[in-house]
Amino acid sequence: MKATEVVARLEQRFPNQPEYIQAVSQVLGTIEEEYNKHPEFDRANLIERLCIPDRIIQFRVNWVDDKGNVQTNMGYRIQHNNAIGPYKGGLRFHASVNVSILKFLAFEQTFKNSLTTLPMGGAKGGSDFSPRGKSNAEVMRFCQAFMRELWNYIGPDCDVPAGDIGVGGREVGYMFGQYKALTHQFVGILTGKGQEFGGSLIRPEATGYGNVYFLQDMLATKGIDLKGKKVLVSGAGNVAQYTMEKLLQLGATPMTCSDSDGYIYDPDGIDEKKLAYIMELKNIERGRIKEYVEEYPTAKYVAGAKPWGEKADIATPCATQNEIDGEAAKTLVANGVIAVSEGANMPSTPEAVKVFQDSKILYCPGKASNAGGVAVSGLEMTQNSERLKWSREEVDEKLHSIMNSIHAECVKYGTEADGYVNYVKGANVAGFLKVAKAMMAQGIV
Ligand SMILES: NC(=O)C1=CN([C@@H]2O[C@H](COP(=O)(O)OP(=O)(O)OC[C@H]3O[C@@H](n4cnc5c(N)ncnc54)[C@H](O)[C@@H]3O)[C@@H](O)[C@H]2O)C=CC1
Ligand SMILES: O=C(O)CCC(=O)C(=O)O
Repeated sequence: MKATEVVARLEQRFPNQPEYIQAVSQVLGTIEEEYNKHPEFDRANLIERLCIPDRIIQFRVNWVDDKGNVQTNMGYRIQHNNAIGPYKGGLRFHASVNVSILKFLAFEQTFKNSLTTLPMGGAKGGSDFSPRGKSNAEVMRFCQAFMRELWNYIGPDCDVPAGDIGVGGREVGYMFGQYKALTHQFVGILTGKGQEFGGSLIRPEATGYGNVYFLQDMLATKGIDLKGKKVLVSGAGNVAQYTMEKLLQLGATPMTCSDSDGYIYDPDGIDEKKLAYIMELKNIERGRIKEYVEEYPTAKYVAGAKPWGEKADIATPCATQNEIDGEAAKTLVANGVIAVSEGANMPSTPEAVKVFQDSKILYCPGKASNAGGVAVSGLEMTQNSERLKWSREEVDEKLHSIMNSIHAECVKYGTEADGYVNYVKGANVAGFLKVAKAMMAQGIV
């Protein structure tokens, strides 16, 4: 297998899907050597079967807004690969959603889920509907309409969606309610559910907490303590909030956070009280991050920019894909950043990744460092099947141990001759091998 040739063929078959091609070429470039040690993989054309999703479900969603107008949006579910378990992955509701973005996310999810050690295949879905600026009643009607189209393609042993950008506990609740109304079944068809109806403790916190556990493990390879470090965080949603919470618990200081309009920098650091304000602002009032500086005037708000030019020790992008480009990466390195841990999916462009790796700083791709969210989703599925609920401590301990094991796999497969850990290669090879072996064992299906 020659990675560049496979990517060129995919680009020709699937034109105008830049995010999908970006994700595939990043993975293939790093697994090529391992893949070619197994001639049986090539005989089974494993690479194309791994890169092209099993199926794409696409539908129109009709819903009625508060003014009585009928609105239409597009809905999708990409079932990428179920070699090691039922399809699993989030739903994204955002105006930018398209097939390319969901294909990249579903592809990445397959490797991520493999890394978690749990039996979950990869999927992703969503809609170009954006909850921002919509009333609760509109969000409910949209979620119900979305589930009316999706319900027949999912199930607890078939495909279990969850949240992602624009889909949190509120949206999951409305979709769960509609599934139940349509099927008369109370089953674990979604994760990230409310605590009262089958949700796992720690699922809301899991992606952010896992991101920081992974960061701690990376720093430990260099004997560095997280305590006392200043951290640039982007995003102000689920992943950013709980990344900040865990950073604070472990003695580090978040200095920034952002939304799609701009970022805030707080020279005194974002402490627990300020984080509680951000959570209230974003989760309850659904306001904009610029309001932070009205409450805390010593902070500054920078409109239309990202926080990567500010000085700190560590950066953790927790908003969206391609939010750190090559220039921003150079600035981070020049400013002395020692580690970058990705809370978001593919937030660094290929140029940025090269800058991080060439300067030999600690850098980990999201499929490893943000795997804690889907890992606890897997634990939620287990609890639903057992009809049990585990304690906070039990779930957190399992999450921590899964993140440790993902880190160990990255070190095992990613350590280079000079001792530098290439976490991109480590995560891709470890994730790939398990899926590949399962696909080989199951024949050409
Ligand atoms: N929620 C989860 O459990 C997981 C989420 N992720 C990834 O983490 C990232 C954030 O997701 P969540 O926190 O769940 O979503 P969210 O909807 O709770 O928050 C997203 C945040 O990113 C900001 N954002 C969105 N689009 C942006 C853009 N184009 N430019 C700048 N900022 C933008 C939003 O303003 C918001 O602050 C995404 O890349 C997602 O795929 C990864 C693993 C699990
Ligand atoms: O919890 C899940 O099933 C999915 C989380 C997710 O969307 C992700 O890991 O990117």
